[in-house]
Amino acid sequence: MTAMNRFLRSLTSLSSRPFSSLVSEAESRLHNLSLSKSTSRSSQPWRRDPSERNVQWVFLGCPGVGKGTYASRLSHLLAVPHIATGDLVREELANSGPLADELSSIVNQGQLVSDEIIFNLLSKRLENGEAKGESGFILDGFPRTIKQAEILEEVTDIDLVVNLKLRGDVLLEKCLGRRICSECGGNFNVATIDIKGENGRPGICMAPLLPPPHCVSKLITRSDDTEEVVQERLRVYNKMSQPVEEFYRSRGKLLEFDLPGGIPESWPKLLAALNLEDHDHKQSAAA
Ligand SMILES: Nc1ncnc2c1ncn2[C@@H]1O[C@H](COP(=O)(O)OP(=O)(O)O)[C@@H](O)[C@H]1O
Repeated sequence: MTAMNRFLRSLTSLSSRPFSSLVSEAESRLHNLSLSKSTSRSSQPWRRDPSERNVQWVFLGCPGVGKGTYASRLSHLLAVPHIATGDLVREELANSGPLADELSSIVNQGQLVSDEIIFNLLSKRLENGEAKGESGFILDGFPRTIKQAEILEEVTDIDLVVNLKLRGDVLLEKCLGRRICSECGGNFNVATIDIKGENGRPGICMAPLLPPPHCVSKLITRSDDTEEVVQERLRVYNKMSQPVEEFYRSRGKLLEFDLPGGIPESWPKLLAALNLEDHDHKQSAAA
């Protein structure tokens, strides 16, 4: 078990104590860790040199910006798992039971799930991945609070944080246009964005990402993608998650990327910003 997972696991398996006490446990551990100055690399032998391991990246960005789409493409390119905490929450929602009921009411009000539940889900996901030999990751939707970011910083080295940005009026439309195939799980978007430039502000065009014919009759919409809930998620993002951008900016890890348009326009530019154009060419040549 990696040190990162060991730490997350230990936060979530402390006997049968209630969830609320686990947060204070995490906080006091963080406090002790910083007091004991155990954050230096020499006292943390598990922190491997980035050149000897797979990438450990984080994707940040408002709901609807396309984090999942770009994180998933990059994870294929770099052969590391794409771990989206929103997907972990939705998998849990698909089960029945008290946890699913609790999650459903939080998610459908556009609020954040508690840090403890998220650590628990993430820790299980990392453990399963490790058993399959996974290493490295692209995290999407985590960390979303300063506390989550602090804990992540304590347990592992994040090499890079990509902050995807898109103008606010487009975000809402992109969320409302999202569709998922209930059979294959594919993600699509039926929104057509065509905003003309005005008063010196550039316009933006984004073609819809339409499903193949065999998925059309199976499309569903996420229950939290209604206008009211999306507006609340955007508000919660600005309040709780925007400070996470500053957390990484101040550590010199944040790469800001303004999406210029849809995937055909944005993908090559994102690869260029990440110095990965060669990687993409090599993979296309090998395909
Ligand atoms: N790191 C996290 N911390 C707390 N809640 C989370 C986290 N990740 C996901 N969630 C919950 O799952 C929901 C869906 O997440 P996600 O698919 O990432 O949505 P979004 O489109 O808002 O980025 C969030 O609104 C939130 O309730």
